[in-house]
Amino acid sequence: MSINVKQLAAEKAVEYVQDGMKVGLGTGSTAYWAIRKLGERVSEGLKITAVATSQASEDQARELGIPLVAFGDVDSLDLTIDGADELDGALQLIKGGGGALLREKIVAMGSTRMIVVADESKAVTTLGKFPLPVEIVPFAWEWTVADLAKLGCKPELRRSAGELYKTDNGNYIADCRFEAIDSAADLALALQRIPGVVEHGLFIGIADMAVIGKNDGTIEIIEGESNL
Ligand SMILES: O=C[C@H](O)[C@H](O)[C@H](O)COP(=O)(O)O
Repeated sequence: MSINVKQLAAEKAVEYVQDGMKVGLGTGSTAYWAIRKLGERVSEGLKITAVATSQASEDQARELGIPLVAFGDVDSLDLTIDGADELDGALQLIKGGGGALLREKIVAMGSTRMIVVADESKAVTTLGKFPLPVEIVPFAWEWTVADLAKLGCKPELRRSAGELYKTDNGNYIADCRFEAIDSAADLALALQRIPGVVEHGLFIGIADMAVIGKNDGTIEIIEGESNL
């Protein structure tokens, strides 16, 4: 039987959740396992409250009986556990493969700590093989896509079942193929200067720790400077 490395990483990360914490729930097939494990711990008596980064994660949490709170009722979170599409050794991430990057960034930045959960295929030395998801407003999207192309990528509007994909916030996603991103920080600044860009999937200086599940059944933990 093959090991589920996503589950392995996600369940390890859930060990960092303690009684009384306010927790951010990530999105995607790895975060799914973390939410599932949290639900199990809640049913065994763990006392937490949570906010979710997508409708799908909110629905999953509700089904598992994880107490959800409105954003207006909490001013910050203790810990967010979320997946990534790519991560490097400096804990820089590409996120948004599932389209949830805006909500994920709001939640992660409102958390004291963020733990990234991933299988080893997501760990890279240079970010960029995975097309960078950029959330853009539908208004004048053609101009925004042209501005993105000027940054040296091949942007492609995401589609789902033939239709233009819309995020939970009603925006489009442009998947930007860079192949290699030399400076994630410079690129993030350039993206922020494009008016039609709502948010981009580069998470820099946000994650505090990565828990990476490996195919041999072991777990690698990368800690950021703030945790050393
Ligand atoms: O928008 C989606 C998120 O950023 C996900 O956390 C990311 O795409 C990783 O998803 P998965 O764990 O399914 O590979």
